Amino acid sequence: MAAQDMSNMVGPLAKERKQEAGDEDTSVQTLAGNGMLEVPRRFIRSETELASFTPHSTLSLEPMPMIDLEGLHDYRRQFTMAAISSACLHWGCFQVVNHEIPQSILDDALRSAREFFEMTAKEKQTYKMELESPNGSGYGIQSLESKDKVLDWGDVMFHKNMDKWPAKPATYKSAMVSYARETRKVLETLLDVVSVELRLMPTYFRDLFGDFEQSLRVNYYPSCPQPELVLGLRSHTDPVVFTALLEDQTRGLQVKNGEKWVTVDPEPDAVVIFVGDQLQIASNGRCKAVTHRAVVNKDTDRISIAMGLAPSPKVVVRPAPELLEKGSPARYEGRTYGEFKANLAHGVRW
Ligand SMILES: O=C(O)CCC(=O)C(=O)O
Ligand SMILES: [Fe+2]
Repeated sequence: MAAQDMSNMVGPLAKERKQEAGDEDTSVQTLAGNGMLEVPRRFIRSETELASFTPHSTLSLEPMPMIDLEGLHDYRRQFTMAAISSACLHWGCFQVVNHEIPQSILDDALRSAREFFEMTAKEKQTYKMELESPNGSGYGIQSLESKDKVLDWGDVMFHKNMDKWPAKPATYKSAMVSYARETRKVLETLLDVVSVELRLMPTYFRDLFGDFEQSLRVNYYPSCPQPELVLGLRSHTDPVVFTALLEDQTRGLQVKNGEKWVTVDPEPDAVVIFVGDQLQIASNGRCKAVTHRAVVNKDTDRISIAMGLAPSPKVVVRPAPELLEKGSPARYEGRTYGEFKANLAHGVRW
């Protein structure tokens, strides 16, 4: 499936979709809470997609790389740097542990997210997305703007540019801001590692992308009576440079490795890292933006929090000239991040 801009699920189409989804205040959480036995047709994926569903019992034998970042500070430095760059080149994703983010910050972010989604539907609707302003922050159904007209089985609280904070739960804003600050440090470190490993100046990518913008997507996937027919979040790549994803202990994230979908096993103290489209462009395709999706299950809900690190919208992102050679010409045109996002809204990625 073509890449979708996951931060752009609200807009003109959304109004129409929302009417189809039910009354004005519907969320998937509310729908799921009504105790239905069969999911409404508008959530059911196409035959082709259903065929690609991997039951959890047939996991790929090859797990996604797990990288111990403590290795950057001791005799394992070269090895750890090579492992990070190899994961970016071959998988486009990996998990990190010993990332120096205090466990309390991760726990607080997940707890605040859960407390937010546990509030009444009416309270949450106070923060609902403005359907008239595309790309807007706020609370809503994941996929109202989806072009294929199939809805995802999930709700989202989206903070574009770290804005639109709910007043309740009281801890929510400070927990999310701390999570975003800490994950940003990790992603900047990783970016410097990738620069060095590609034989660029150590701060090459950081300098290229300019003042980063951060966004936060707090995802909530209710349990589902027919998980084999729906997706919590459709298959996509993230449009940003890097994403840091924190998940609770419920399986649901799947990443594409070659032609195989691999289910990621959540680790209590790990953070998942995704290479996004901008790093793929700037590295001239050496780093791979990973295609990923979320599946849901019958018994438990699931929460994840994605922090996206993006270039500022006016920055032109193009393949690093140092990576171009006779045999490897530029594979992508230079575009501002703003233009990239605008194209993506029309289904054009490169
Ligand atoms: O919930 C997940 O596992 C994936 C979330 C994600 O891909 C996103 O928010 O962009
Ligand atoms: Fe994503």
